[in-house]
Amino acid sequence: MRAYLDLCQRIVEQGSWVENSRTGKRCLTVINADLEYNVAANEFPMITTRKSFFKSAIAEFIGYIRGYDNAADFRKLGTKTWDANANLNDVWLNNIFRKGEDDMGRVYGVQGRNWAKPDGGSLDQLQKIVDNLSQGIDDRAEILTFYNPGEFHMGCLRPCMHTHNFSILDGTLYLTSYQRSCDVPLGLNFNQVQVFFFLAIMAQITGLKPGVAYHKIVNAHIYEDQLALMKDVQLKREPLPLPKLIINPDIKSLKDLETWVTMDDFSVEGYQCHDAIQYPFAV
Ligand SMILES: Nc1nc(=O)c2c([nH]1)NC[C@@H]1CN(c3ccc(C(=O)N[C@@H](CCC(=O)O)C(=O)O)cc3)CN21
Ligand SMILES: O=c1ccn([C@H]2C[C@H](O)[C@@H](COP(=O)(O)O)O2)c(=O)[nH]1
Repeated sequence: MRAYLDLCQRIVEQGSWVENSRTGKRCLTVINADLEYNVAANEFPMITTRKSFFKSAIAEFIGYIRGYDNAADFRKLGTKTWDANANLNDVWLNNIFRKGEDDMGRVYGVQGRNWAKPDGGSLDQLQKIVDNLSQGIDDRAEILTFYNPGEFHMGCLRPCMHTHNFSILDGTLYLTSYQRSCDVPLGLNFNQVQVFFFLAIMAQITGLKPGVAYHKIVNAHIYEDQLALMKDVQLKREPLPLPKLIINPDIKSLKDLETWVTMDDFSVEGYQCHDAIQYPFAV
C-alpha cells in the first residue's frame, strides 16, 4: 500500500523527536494522517513490504468485540499481542486494580460491551449499533468508544484506536475510526487490517453493503530503535498488489462472533510480500 509507505517516508523526512516517559524511548513523530480502505472492492490493506500477520490482528479485534479483559483469552483466540502490556509493564504490575496474571483491566472491549453506568448497571455500545444498523437505522451517533478517562487508572493501557463511528448512506455502510497514538512499524500493520475488518464484518452481520473505511490518526510515530530498519530496509522496498480478505459467509450475527468463530473462518487470497522484518516492541 503506497499510502502506508508515504506515511513512513513522511515521518522519516519531516518527523520531530519526542521523548516518551511511559516507554523511556524517543519517537520520531508527525501529527495527523488520514488513510482510506476500499472495503467495497475488497482491497485488503495488509502490508506487503514485509510479512504481515493478519490473523493476529483479526483475533485481537474479535477479542475486543467479545469484551475480553485477559491476555490468556486473546492467546486462545490466536494472538499474543497483549502479553507484554498485561504482564511486563511495572506501573501496571504494581496497580492495585490488576487482578493477577494476564489481567488487562478495564480496557478496549470491556468499555465497548460493558461500560459502567454511574447509576449502576452497564451499557453494551456494540449491541445497540448492531441492532440499529440491522434495521437500516443510522441515528448519527452509531459510535463505539473505548475511551473512558474515568477508568484509565483501572487498565494496563489507554486505548490507541479509541472510537469507531458507523454511518449508512444510500444503503451502504461506512466506518470512520479514530486513533490517538500509532506505532507505525508495528501497530499500524494491525490497525489497518482491523479497521477494514470491522467494516467488512459489520456489513456482513447487518446485511448492508460495505463502502469505504476512513482511518484518522493523530500522533503517528516510529520508535528510535525501529528507525534504521524502516529507513534502510522497509522503505527501500516496492509495495505489491493488495490481497483479498475471505470471511466465512456463515457468520451472520454478533452472537456468531461471540460464540463459535475462530481464525479458521478467515483467509486471504493473493497475498504476496517481501521478507519478514522484526521490529522491536516498546512496553
Ligand atoms: N509499543 C506498542 N506498539 C503497539 O503497536 C501496541 C502496543 N505497544 N501495545 C498494545 C498493542 C499490542 N499491539 C501489538 C503487539 C505486538 C505486535 C507484534 O509483535 N507484531 C509482530 C508479530 C505478530 C505475530 O507474530 O502475530 C509483527 O511483526 O507485526 C503487534 C501489535 C499493538 N499495540
Ligand atoms: O492498536 C494499537 C495499540 C497501541 N499502539 C501503540 C501506539 C503507542 O506506540 C503505544 C501506546 O502508547 P501510549 O503511551 O499509550 O500512546 O502503542 C498502536 O499503534 N496501535
